[in-house]
Amino acid sequence: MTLLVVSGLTVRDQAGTVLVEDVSFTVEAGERIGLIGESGSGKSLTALAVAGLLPPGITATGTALIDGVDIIAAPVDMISASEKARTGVRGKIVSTVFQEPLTALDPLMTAGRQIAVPLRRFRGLRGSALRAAVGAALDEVRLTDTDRIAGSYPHQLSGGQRQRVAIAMALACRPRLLIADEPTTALDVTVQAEILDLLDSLVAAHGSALLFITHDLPVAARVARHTHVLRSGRIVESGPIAELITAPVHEYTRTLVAAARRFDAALEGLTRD
Ligand SMILES: Nc1ncnc2c1ncn2[C@@H]1O[C@H](COP(=O)(O)OP(=O)(O)OP(=O)(O)O)[C@@H](O)[C@H]1O
Repeated sequence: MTLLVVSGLTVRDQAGTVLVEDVSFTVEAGERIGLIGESGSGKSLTALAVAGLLPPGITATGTALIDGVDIIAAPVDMISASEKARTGVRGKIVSTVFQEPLTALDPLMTAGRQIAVPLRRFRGLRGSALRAAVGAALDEVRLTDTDRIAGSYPHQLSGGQRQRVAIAMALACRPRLLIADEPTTALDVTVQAEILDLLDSLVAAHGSALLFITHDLPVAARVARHTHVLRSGRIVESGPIAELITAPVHEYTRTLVAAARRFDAALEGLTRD
Protein backbone atom coordinates (compact mmCIF):
# COMPACT_ATOMS: atom_id res chain seq x y z
CA MET A 1 0.00 0.00 0.00
CA THR A 2 1.36 3.43 -0.93
CA LEU A 3 1.23 5.82 1.98
CA LEU A 4 2.74 8.94 0.46
CA VAL A 5 3.04 10.08 -3.14
CA VAL A 6 5.05 13.26 -3.63
CA SER A 7 4.74 14.52 -7.16
CA GLY A 8 6.39 17.52 -8.81
CA LEU A 9 6.96 19.22 -5.47
CA THR A 10 8.40 22.68 -6.00
CA VAL A 11 9.00 25.08 -3.10
CA ARG A 12 9.64 28.80 -3.50
CA ASP A 13 10.49 31.66 -1.17
CA GLN A 14 8.71 35.01 -1.06
CA ALA A 15 10.76 36.38 -3.96
CA GLY A 16 9.82 33.37 -6.09
CA THR A 17 13.29 31.76 -5.86
CA VAL A 18 13.01 28.01 -6.32
CA LEU A 19 14.35 26.18 -3.24
CA VAL A 20 13.05 22.67 -4.03
CA GLU A 21 12.46 21.75 -7.65
CA ASP A 22 10.19 19.11 -9.09
CA VAL A 23 10.82 16.51 -6.40
CA SER A 24 8.89 13.23 -6.72
CA PHE A 25 9.07 10.08 -4.63
CA THR A 26 6.80 7.59 -2.89
CA VAL A 27 6.74 5.92 0.50
CA GLU A 28 5.08 2.54 0.86
CA ALA A 29 3.58 1.44 4.19
CA GLY A 30 6.37 0.28 6.49
CA GLU A 31 9.11 1.40 4.09
CA ARG A 32 12.22 3.37 5.18
CA ILE A 33 13.17 6.09 2.76
CA GLY A 34 16.25 8.26 3.11
CA LEU A 35 16.68 11.83 1.86
CA ILE A 36 20.36 12.76 1.83
CA GLY A 37 22.06 15.99 0.89
CA GLU A 38 24.35 18.66 2.19
CA SER A 39 23.14 21.67 4.15
CA GLY A 40 20.82 23.86 2.09
CA SER A 41 19.95 21.13 -0.43
CA GLY A 42 16.25 21.35 0.39
CA LYS A 43 15.78 18.32 2.65
CA SER A 44 14.00 20.14 5.47
CA LEU A 45 11.72 22.10 3.16
CA THR A 46 10.71 18.84 1.47
CA ALA A 47 9.94 17.29 4.86
CA LEU A 48 8.05 20.36 6.05
CA ALA A 49 6.00 20.46 2.84
CA VAL A 50 5.02 16.80 3.27
CA ALA A 51 4.07 17.43 6.90
CA GLY A 52 2.08 20.55 5.91
CA LEU A 53 4.34 22.69 8.09
CA LEU A 54 6.03 25.10 5.67
CA PRO A 55 6.94 28.41 7.33
CA PRO A 56 5.06 31.58 6.41
CA GLY A 57 6.16 33.13 3.12
CA ILE A 58 7.29 29.80 1.69
CA THR A 59 4.95 28.35 -0.91
CA ALA A 60 4.71 24.96 -2.58
CA THR A 61 3.22 23.58 -5.76
CA GLY A 62 2.84 19.96 -6.82
CA THR A 63 1.21 17.39 -4.58
CA ALA A 64 2.03 15.35 -1.48
CA LEU A 65 -0.81 12.88 -1.18
CA ILE A 66 -1.17 11.01 2.09
CA ASP A 67 -3.42 7.98 1.95
CA GLY A 68 -4.60 6.83 5.34
CA VAL A 69 -7.01 4.28 3.82
CA ASP A 70 -8.83 3.06 6.91
CA ILE A 71 -8.08 6.14 9.04
CA ILE A 72 -9.22 9.00 6.81
CA ALA A 73 -11.99 8.86 4.24
CA ALA A 74 -9.98 10.07 1.26
CA PRO A 75 -6.33 10.88 0.51
CA VAL A 76 -5.23 14.33 1.68
CA ASP A 77 -2.91 16.53 -0.36
CA MET A 78 -0.69 18.15 2.26
CA ILE A 79 0.12 20.99 -0.18
CA SER A 80 -3.39 22.16 -0.95
CA ALA A 81 -5.59 20.80 1.88
CA SER A 82 -7.07 23.04 4.58
CA GLU A 83 -5.11 23.50 7.80
CA LYS A 84 -7.81 21.48 9.58
CA ALA A 85 -7.36 18.51 7.26
CA ARG A 86 -3.58 18.73 7.59
CA THR A 87 -3.75 18.86 11.39
CA GLY A 88 -5.92 15.73 11.33
CA VAL A 89 -3.35 13.94 9.18
CA ARG A 90 -0.53 15.03 11.49
CA GLY A 91 -2.32 13.66 14.51
CA LYS A 92 -3.42 10.38 13.04
CA ILE A 93 -1.06 9.41 10.25
CA VAL A 94 2.12 11.49 10.07
CA SER A 95 4.40 12.53 12.93
CA THR A 96 7.64 14.46 12.92
CA VAL A 97 10.88 14.48 14.91
CA PHE A 98 13.31 17.33 14.29
CA GLN A 99 16.97 18.02 15.00
CA GLU A 100 16.39 20.16 18.02
CA PRO A 101 13.86 18.58 20.41
CA LEU A 102 13.43 21.91 22.20
CA THR A 103 11.53 23.21 19.17
CA ALA A 104 9.02 20.36 19.52
CA LEU A 105 8.73 20.63 23.29
CA ASP A 106 6.91 23.34 25.20
CA PRO A 107 9.36 24.76 27.79
CA LEU A 108 6.51 25.45 30.21
CA MET A 109 5.04 21.95 30.22
CA THR A 110 6.40 18.84 31.92
CA ALA A 111 7.40 15.94 29.66
CA GLY A 112 4.49 13.84 30.94
CA ARG A 113 1.91 16.53 30.17
CA GLN A 114 3.32 17.03 26.68
CA ILE A 115 3.08 13.34 25.83
CA ALA A 116 -0.46 13.32 27.24
CA VAL A 117 -1.62 15.99 24.76
CA PRO A 118 -1.68 13.82 21.61
CA LEU A 119 -2.85 10.78 23.58
CA ARG A 120 -5.84 12.71 24.88
CA ARG A 121 -6.58 14.47 21.63
CA PHE A 122 -6.16 11.68 19.13
CA ARG A 123 -6.63 8.51 21.15
CA GLY A 124 -9.26 9.92 23.48
CA LEU A 125 -7.51 8.65 26.62
CA ARG A 126 -8.39 10.08 30.05
CA GLY A 127 -7.59 9.54 33.75
CA SER A 128 -5.70 6.40 34.73
CA ALA A 129 -5.65 5.04 31.15
CA LEU A 130 -3.97 8.29 30.06
CA ARG A 131 -1.42 8.12 32.89
CA ALA A 132 -0.63 4.50 32.05
CA ALA A 133 -0.20 5.36 28.35
CA VAL A 134 2.20 8.22 29.21
CA GLY A 135 4.26 5.83 31.35
CA ALA A 136 4.24 3.21 28.56
CA ALA A 137 5.32 5.82 25.99
CA LEU A 138 8.30 6.83 28.17
CA ASP A 139 9.19 3.16 28.79
CA GLU A 140 9.06 2.49 25.09
CA VAL A 141 11.76 5.08 24.35
CA ARG A 142 13.91 3.34 26.97
CA LEU A 143 13.83 6.09 29.54
CA THR A 144 14.34 4.87 33.06
CA ASP A 145 13.07 6.68 36.12
CA THR A 146 9.97 7.52 34.11
CA ASP A 147 8.11 9.18 37.01
CA ARG A 148 10.87 11.73 37.45
CA ILE A 149 11.15 12.33 33.72
CA ALA A 150 7.37 12.73 33.36
CA GLY A 151 7.48 15.42 36.04
CA SER A 152 10.47 17.27 34.54
CA TYR A 153 10.48 20.34 32.32
CA PRO A 154 12.50 20.15 29.08
CA HIS A 155 15.37 22.26 30.47
CA GLN A 156 15.78 19.75 33.31
CA LEU A 157 16.50 16.94 30.83
CA SER A 158 19.64 16.11 28.83
CA GLY A 159 19.65 16.48 25.03
CA GLY A 160 19.30 12.73 24.59
CA GLN A 161 16.43 12.52 27.10
CA ARG A 162 14.66 15.41 25.36
CA GLN A 163 14.97 13.69 21.98
CA ARG A 164 13.56 10.49 23.52
CA VAL A 165 10.61 12.47 24.88
CA ALA A 166 10.08 14.06 21.44
CA ILE A 167 10.16 10.58 19.86
CA ALA A 168 7.71 9.29 22.47
CA MET A 169 5.36 12.17 21.58
CA ALA A 170 5.75 11.54 17.87
CA LEU A 171 5.00 7.84 18.23
CA ALA A 172 2.30 8.13 20.90
CA CYS A 173 -0.48 8.04 18.33
CA ARG A 174 1.04 5.20 16.33
CA PRO A 175 1.68 7.17 13.11
CA ARG A 176 1.85 5.30 9.81
CA LEU A 177 4.67 7.61 8.75
CA LEU A 178 7.38 9.12 10.91
CA ILE A 179 9.35 11.98 9.37
CA ALA A 180 12.68 12.32 11.16
CA ASP A 181 14.70 15.38 10.09
CA GLU A 182 18.31 15.14 11.34
CA PRO A 183 17.06 13.68 14.65
CA THR A 184 20.55 12.89 15.94
CA THR A 185 22.62 15.75 14.53
CA ALA A 186 22.54 17.84 17.71
CA LEU A 187 23.54 14.91 19.95
CA ASP A 188 26.97 13.58 20.83
CA VAL A 189 28.13 10.46 19.07
CA THR A 190 27.27 7.79 21.64
CA VAL A 191 23.79 9.22 22.26
CA GLN A 192 23.39 9.52 18.48
CA ALA A 193 23.96 5.78 18.08
CA GLU A 194 21.47 4.97 20.85
CA ILE A 195 18.78 7.19 19.34
CA LEU A 196 19.30 5.65 15.89
CA ASP A 197 18.96 2.16 17.39
CA LEU A 198 15.84 3.26 19.20
CA LEU A 199 14.23 4.74 16.08
CA ASP A 200 15.17 1.65 14.13
CA SER A 201 13.56 -0.73 16.58
CA LEU A 202 10.45 1.39 17.27
CA VAL A 203 9.68 1.87 13.61
CA ALA A 204 10.06 -1.89 13.10
CA ALA A 205 7.92 -2.70 16.13
CA HIS A 206 5.08 -0.42 15.01
CA GLY A 207 5.39 -1.16 11.31
CA SER A 208 5.58 2.61 10.67
CA ALA A 209 7.12 3.96 7.51
CA LEU A 210 10.11 6.26 7.99
CA LEU A 211 11.23 9.27 5.97
CA PHE A 212 14.71 9.84 7.32
CA ILE A 213 16.52 13.05 6.50
CA THR A 214 20.22 13.59 7.03
CA HIS A 215 23.36 15.12 5.59
CA ASP A 216 25.28 12.12 6.92
CA LEU A 217 25.54 9.10 4.64
CA PRO A 218 26.71 6.61 7.31
CA VAL A 219 23.84 7.70 9.58
CA ALA A 220 21.34 7.19 6.75
CA ALA A 221 22.82 3.75 6.08
CA ARG A 222 21.92 2.65 9.62
CA VAL A 223 18.19 3.21 9.28
CA ALA A 224 17.14 3.99 5.71
CA ARG A 225 16.83 1.60 2.77
CA HIS A 226 15.79 3.18 -0.55
CA THR A 227 17.36 6.64 -0.63
CA HIS A 228 17.19 9.83 -2.67
CA VAL A 229 20.10 12.21 -2.97
CA LEU A 230 19.13 15.89 -3.06
CA ARG A 231 21.34 18.59 -4.45
CA SER A 232 20.35 22.23 -4.86
CA GLY A 233 16.70 21.31 -4.42
CA ARG A 234 16.63 18.46 -6.96
CA ILE A 235 16.85 14.69 -6.66
CA VAL A 236 20.02 13.73 -8.51
CA GLU A 237 20.17 10.02 -7.73
CA SER A 238 17.97 7.36 -6.11
CA GLY A 239 18.48 3.75 -5.15
CA PRO A 240 19.01 1.32 -2.28
CA ILE A 241 21.48 2.94 0.11
CA ALA A 242 23.89 0.01 -0.11
CA GLU A 243 24.09 0.57 -3.89
CA LEU A 244 24.51 4.32 -3.54
CA ILE A 245 27.46 3.73 -1.24
CA THR A 246 29.11 0.94 -3.21
CA ALA A 247 28.41 2.19 -6.74
CA PRO A 248 27.40 5.87 -6.74
CA VAL A 249 26.55 7.06 -10.24
CA HIS A 250 26.11 10.82 -9.88
CA GLU A 251 29.22 12.86 -9.27
CA TYR A 252 27.66 14.52 -6.23
CA THR A 253 26.83 11.15 -4.62
CA ARG A 254 30.42 10.11 -5.25
CA THR A 255 31.57 13.22 -3.40
CA LEU A 256 29.34 12.35 -0.43
CA VAL A 257 30.69 8.78 -0.36
CA ALA A 258 34.29 9.98 -0.67
CA ALA A 259 33.77 12.48 2.18
CA ALA A 260 32.35 9.73 4.43
CA ARG A 261 35.29 7.44 3.56
CA ARG A 262 37.80 10.20 4.30
CA PHE A 263 36.15 10.77 7.66
CA ASP A 264 36.28 7.04 8.44
CA ALA A 265 39.92 6.85 7.45
CA ALA A 266 40.74 9.87 9.62
CA LEU A 267 38.93 8.27 12.57
CA GLU A 268 40.79 5.02 12.06
CA GLY A 269 44.07 6.92 11.99
CA LEU A 270 43.17 8.68 15.24
CA THR A 271 42.20 5.50 17.04
CA ARG A 272 45.39 3.75 15.89
CA ASP A 273 47.64 6.47 17.34
N1 LIG B 1 12.08 30.17 5.74
C1 LIG B 1 12.92 30.29 4.70
N2 LIG B 1 12.96 31.42 3.97
C2 LIG B 1 13.79 31.56 2.91
N3 LIG B 1 14.64 30.61 2.49
C3 LIG B 1 14.66 29.45 3.17
C4 LIG B 1 13.80 29.23 4.31
N4 LIG B 1 14.04 27.97 4.78
C5 LIG B 1 15.01 27.47 4.00
N5 LIG B 1 15.37 28.33 3.04
C6 LIG B 1 16.39 28.12 1.98
O1 LIG B 1 16.01 26.99 1.22
C7 LIG B 1 17.12 26.19 0.89
C8 LIG B 1 16.87 24.77 1.38
O2 LIG B 1 16.77 24.79 2.80
P1 LIG B 1 16.53 23.49 3.67
O3 LIG B 1 16.41 23.94 5.10
O4 LIG B 1 15.44 22.68 3.11
O5 LIG B 1 17.91 22.72 3.46
P2 LIG B 1 18.44 21.44 4.19
O6 LIG B 1 18.95 20.55 3.12
O7 LIG B 1 17.43 20.87 5.10
O8 LIG B 1 19.67 22.02 5.00
P3 LIG B 1 19.96 21.97 6.58
O9 LIG B 1 20.41 20.57 6.85
O10 LIG B 1 21.06 22.97 6.77
O11 LIG B 1 18.68 22.35 7.26
C9 LIG B 1 18.33 26.86 1.52
O12 LIG B 1 18.95 27.62 0.52
C10 LIG B 1 17.75 27.76 2.58
O13 LIG B 1 18.54 28.89 2.78
